[in-house]
Amino acid sequence: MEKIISVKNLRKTYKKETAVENVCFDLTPGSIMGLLGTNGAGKTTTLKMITNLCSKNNGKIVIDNVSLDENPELALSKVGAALDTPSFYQELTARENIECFAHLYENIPKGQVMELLDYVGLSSQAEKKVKKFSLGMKQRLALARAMLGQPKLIILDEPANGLDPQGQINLYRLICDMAKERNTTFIVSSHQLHDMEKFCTDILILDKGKSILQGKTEEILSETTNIVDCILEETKTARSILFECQGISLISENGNQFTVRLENICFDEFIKKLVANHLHIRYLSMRKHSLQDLFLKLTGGAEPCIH
Ligand SMILES: Nc1ncnc2c1ncn2[C@@H]1O[C@H](COP(=O)(O)OP(=O)(O)OP(=O)(O)O)[C@@H](O)[C@H]1O
Repeated sequence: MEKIISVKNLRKTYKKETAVENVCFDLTPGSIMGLLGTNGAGKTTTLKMITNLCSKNNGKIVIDNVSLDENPELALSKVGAALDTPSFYQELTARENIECFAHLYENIPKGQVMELLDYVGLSSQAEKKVKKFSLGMKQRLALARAMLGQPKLIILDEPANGLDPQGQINLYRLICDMAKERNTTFIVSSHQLHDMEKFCTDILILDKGKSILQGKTEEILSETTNIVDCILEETKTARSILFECQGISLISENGNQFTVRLENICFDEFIKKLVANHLHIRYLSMRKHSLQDLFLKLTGGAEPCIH
């Protein structure tokens, strides 16, 4: 199958600290990979190595069949990126900004700048100075800039940072549309697990520089593990029963709200156990595990999880 990017055994060390170790992944055209991990997990360092903004100590990166080591110019001509907080010439308009960057490329057709602004929903703001733009508008403009030259791979480091919930959804919808309509491949780092679960075709979770989970989102989430969200009275008793019961593992708790994973018992048996222990059930709901449940389990975090 055609690969847009192939990464093998990527490693980066800063003096004594290993920031990224043995990271490997392949992506096919039109896929969107969510790069996840706690603060300091190695996401930005990975993205910087792929865009040649930082050197690597080991590993191989091939972009659209071109080795980044052997022909960096050609390999990077296939990549668009927005890695930092978007920065633009404040006194220039959105159109002028994108035109400036377009000069860095060969053969950008004249109409492409307006077409890109239109695509990211900024055509009506094209003649507005960037200093008057909101953060959400700048994020969209950064996406338009990353799309210049129609790259096959676009890399975005926390693109939804600072956006309101509606702005975040709109941005991710735009990325999904682009992946579907233009077959563009994306690598997007983020802490927004609910959004990543909805929009990404692939997931890679890093922890202390190492990959701890990766694969197709659908496959990762289709495991049959059953998660139960419940609100129980008699919090102390409930807690000790949930802790002690075989086949049940407590994922998170917040007062009398608990989220548990049923390992070896079915839902009916779980309810029977609660009733047999005279626990008063105020709320009970079973679901498959979410990306957030998995993330917290794998990275050792804990957070209230009642939905
Ligand atoms: N220039 C640098 N010099 C030394 N150490 C660095 C440098 N850049 C990153 N690191 C270290 O490498 C590790 C990975 O950092 P990185 O920025 O890649 O993490 P991240 O997953 O992007 O984190 P965040 O979610 O906070 O953005 C961290 O321990 C960080 O302190």
